Amino acid sequence: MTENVSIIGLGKLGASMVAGMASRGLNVIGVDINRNAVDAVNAGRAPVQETGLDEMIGQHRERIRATLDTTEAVLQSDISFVIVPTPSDERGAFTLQYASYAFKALGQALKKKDGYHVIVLTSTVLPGATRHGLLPILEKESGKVCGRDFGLCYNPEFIALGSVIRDFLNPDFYLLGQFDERSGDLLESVHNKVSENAAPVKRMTIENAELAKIAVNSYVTMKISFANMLSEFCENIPGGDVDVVSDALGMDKRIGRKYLTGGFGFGGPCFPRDNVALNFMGNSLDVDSRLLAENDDYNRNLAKRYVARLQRDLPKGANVAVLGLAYKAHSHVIEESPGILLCKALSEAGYRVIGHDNLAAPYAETALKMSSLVTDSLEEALKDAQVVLITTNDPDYLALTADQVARDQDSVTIVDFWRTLGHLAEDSRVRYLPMGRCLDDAGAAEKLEPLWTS
Ligand SMILES: NC(=O)C1=CN([C@@H]2O[C@H](COP(=O)(O)OP(=O)(O)OC[C@H]3O[C@@H](n4cnc5c(N)ncnc54)[C@H](O)[C@@H]3O)[C@@H](O)[C@H]2O)C=CC1
Ligand SMILES: O=C(O)[C@H]1O[C@H](OP(=O)(O)OP(=O)(O)OC[C@H]2O[C@@H](n3ccc(=O)[nH]c3=O)[C@H](O)[C@@H]2O)[C@H](O)[C@@H](O)[C@@H]1O
Repeated sequence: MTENVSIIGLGKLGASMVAGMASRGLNVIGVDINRNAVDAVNAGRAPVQETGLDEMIGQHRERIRATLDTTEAVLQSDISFVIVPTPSDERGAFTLQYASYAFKALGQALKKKDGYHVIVLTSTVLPGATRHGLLPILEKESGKVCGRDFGLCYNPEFIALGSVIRDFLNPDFYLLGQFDERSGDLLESVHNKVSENAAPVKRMTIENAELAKIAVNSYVTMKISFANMLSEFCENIPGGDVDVVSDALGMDKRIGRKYLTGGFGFGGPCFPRDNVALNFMGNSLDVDSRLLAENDDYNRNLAKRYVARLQRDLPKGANVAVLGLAYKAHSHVIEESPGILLCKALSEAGYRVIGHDNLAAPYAETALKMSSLVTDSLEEALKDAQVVLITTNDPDYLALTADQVARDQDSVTIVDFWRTLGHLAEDSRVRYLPMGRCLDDAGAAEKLEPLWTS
């Protein structure tokens, strides 16, 4: 057991791990190449925006410090977690560029250290990367041998942005890929101290853990796509309602209700790229990974499909407001955001588009360039909108009133991808279109008739 850990990379995940571990009584040294991040942590502030992070770092300041110097961190801790970016390369795989640089510094630090030390990779990588891409760097730079002089593990986290600290301290399980028993034992002892919910530990080889991490994300996105497909089915059967159907499916213990809500597709910095990377690996190894490719293609095509369906209902050239440009509520992240794809697809289809987001507006403005207007004022977004599409469950959108959306207009169409604004349907000025529900029972019944023989 150790009391002293170091965290290499003080970004969205690493900074929350610093705070979470310190909150459970460990002494934590953070390392980053970015001086601003190091200075922020040393000043008791969060280097990135995340729920509760600022307060937690401030609260546990006496057990937290940060440095630019990896060697200092290695000498003063027994175990180092590496959480640097592993961006997608042009093929869809993950580049080890940042991780290699971090491992080089760690190798040089290990050379100067007499005692045993464990290096843990937390960043997402493809199977084989830790042992064959990064370990050789450690051994070359340190002149030492893994398993004898130092240990190595792969230990990814399953955290969602916005709830990183809670998820980190209360995981469903702890995925631990180990080079050998000794490395795994030290890492498991850290987990036992940090976990608030005594989460079970699954220990395995490094390669199985690398695959398991990315497979969890791919599998969960398949559930999401399945729910989105059910949404479309429900729009075509009399009385169809995807939430009713998902609730029923969720009762089956083999399936479960989580991540089975038909909405508007999955986005963000992780889910989409993990499918692409695993499919890239499948193609390279001649594994039939079409499921992953289809899932990715289906998800990316959702915005265009919705626009094609809406064109039947909405006047061409109409003023359209898209509410929600980040990939989910409470986030400023627009990477692979369905809302951004929707703005692009709508303006390509000839609509005049204004996008709104409280947090993501500045980033969305750059991404959308001149194709759509972007604002962080809800009032401005709604001012001339004849059609309003709601892509995220932002609390401001859930609280929208008919007076806000209709104002001086005779009629406004609300397209609600998450079916949360049913109260607006009661106002005569509002035409409410909840996606995932049938809007024309008689028409749907007629279309079903050719499906059976009597
Ligand atoms: N953010 C998330 O929700 C999750 C992220 N991950 C994975 O964790 C990894 C990191 O993700 P984020 O924290 O979101 O990235 P991020 O971009 O927010 O932060 C990375 C940090 O690493 C620092 N850094 C880069 N090279 C460094 C080096 N050589 N030495 C020290 N610091 C260095 C950067 O300056 C930055 O502060 C990625 O592989 C990601 O896929 C996995 C699960 C969840
Ligand atoms: O590997 C990662 O980095 C992380 O990726 C996701 O976390 P995150 O992308 O932050 O966000 P989620 O809250 O899981 O949402 C992802 C997307 O799925 C969509 N979603 C979610 C649930 C659902 O039922 N339907 C649905 O469309 C959301 O709208 C959003 O676009 C996973 O949830 C984490 O477990 C994982 O660690």
